Amino acid sequence: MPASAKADAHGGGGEARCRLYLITPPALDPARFADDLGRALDAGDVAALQLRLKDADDDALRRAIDVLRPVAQARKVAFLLNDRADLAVQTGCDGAHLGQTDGSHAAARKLLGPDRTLGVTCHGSRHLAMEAGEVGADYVAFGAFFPTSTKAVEHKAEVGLLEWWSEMFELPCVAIGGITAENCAPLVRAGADFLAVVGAVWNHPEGPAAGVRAMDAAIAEA
Ligand SMILES: Cc1ncc(COP(=O)(O)OP(=O)(O)O)c(N)n1
Ligand SMILES: Cc1nc(C(=O)O)sc1CCOP(=O)(O)O
Ligand SMILES: [Mg+2]
Repeated sequence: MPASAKADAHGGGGEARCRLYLITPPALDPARFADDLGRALDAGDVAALQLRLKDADDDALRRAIDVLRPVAQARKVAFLLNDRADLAVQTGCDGAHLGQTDGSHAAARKLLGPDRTLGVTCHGSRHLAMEAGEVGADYVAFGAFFPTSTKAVEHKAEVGLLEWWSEMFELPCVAIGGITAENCAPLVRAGADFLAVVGAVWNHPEGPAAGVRAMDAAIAEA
């Protein structure tokens, strides 16, 4: 998350305010998706958008970034790229999200420099999260909190991890995995700075804009 989003997450120094972190659907046609994305981002407060296209080659990723990055950045939504710090730098993304098998986090930190965001998947592990903090990650991501049909997950995370992390560390934490407007309240109350979602927005029965509104309302009411 860029510094502005991180500051916003903490209300500029007061009570922490959890925010929505949107991840793209697993496959998309950039030109068609751009309109849906714009409408979703205009529907409420979204701190960040992660482009996550696991099956796309570099050319397809570059095309998607060229089309979608301006849609997010024009709305002051941080545009993060999944898995690829190198491509994030080359294409003007605001940062990258790396997992535990996506290369060296320290090398990515160096490549991204101080101004771009580095996010790191830490599953349900205190140890991985502290390691990520030590190499200079801007946020740690814990999950999966709930069953998800978006991805086959091997790791689970418990709500208590969010409580422990947010009591011990200033570094923002993201919660991910099967999160919906209906089940997110305990995560918000436990101290998650961001809730990362795919299905809750893109598969919402009334459309993505309604999905963003529902998530924002649930976060506010938690
Ligand atoms: C915010 C956020 N948290 C976790 C992940 C998962 O990353 P990773 O473990 O590398 O798995 P893939 O997304 O690459 O399948 C994420 N993307 N975003
Ligand atoms: C990309 C991803 N990573 C996860 C993890 O646990 O690390 S869960 C997940 C999928 C999130 O999609 P949805 O909001 O539809 O469950
Ligand atoms: Mg990854």
